[in-house]
Amino acid sequence: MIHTLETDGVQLDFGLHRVFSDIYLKCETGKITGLLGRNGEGKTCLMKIISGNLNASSNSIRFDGHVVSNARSHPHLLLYLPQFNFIPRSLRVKQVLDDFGLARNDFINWFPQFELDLKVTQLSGGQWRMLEIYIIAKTPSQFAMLDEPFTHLNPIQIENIKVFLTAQKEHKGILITDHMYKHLLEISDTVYLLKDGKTHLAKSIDDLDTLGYIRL
Ligand SMILES: Nc1ncnc2c1ncn2[C@@H]1O[C@H](COP(=O)(O)OP(=O)(O)OP(=O)(O)O)[C@@H](O)[C@H]1O
Repeated sequence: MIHTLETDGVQLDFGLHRVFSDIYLKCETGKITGLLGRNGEGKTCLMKIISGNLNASSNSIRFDGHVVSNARSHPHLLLYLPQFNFIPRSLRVKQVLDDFGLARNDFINWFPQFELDLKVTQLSGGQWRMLEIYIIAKTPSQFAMLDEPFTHLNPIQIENIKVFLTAQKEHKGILITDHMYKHLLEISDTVYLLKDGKTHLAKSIDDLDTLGYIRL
């Protein structure tokens, strides 16, 4: 069965600044949905609204057609990788995996360079991020939302994460925002561009040029 996550009718204002006016976004299990936009267009705010971490004056977030306003209280529906690190630094990698009920050997199969006995505080910024991406993508939920997963990762690890995420979409729907648009385009089945408070479906790299996101 294919599950859907749909968002529309989102209105968000900070004082006189209207961030969103016309949003429509649909994610499906089995697919990666990319969300692009220039700095300040509202990618993080939209993810926070979908997860229930930010209140909008109006919005409709629907899972399989049912309105869910506080998805963060329903981890079986949605898990969210925020921009900031969320794993406690004092734990060892193996403890973190155990706490989330994830198999250590599967993690090592994907990322053999990790030492399970290291504490999170001993990881590099990129390794810390990879561990968090793994947790959010592997923990069972219908959807995973990733805010800038490629930040801090070197080119080879970005390629590894792309292969990893593409494999995980077999089990869930994934919504990703990142400024590395070429990587995002490569793995996304559908891409939306946020511009001037609206979402625009971008079907090709030419659309991103036409919409003024890139210059070809
Ligand atoms: N707490 C807040 N108070 C006032 N304005 C805010 C607040 N949070 C976000 N904004 C504004 O909302 C807009 C969208 O911010 P958001 O962080 O979602 O953008 P973004 O697209 O994720 O940007 P970036 O690509 O730089 O991370 C920006 O103009 C930002 O200044």
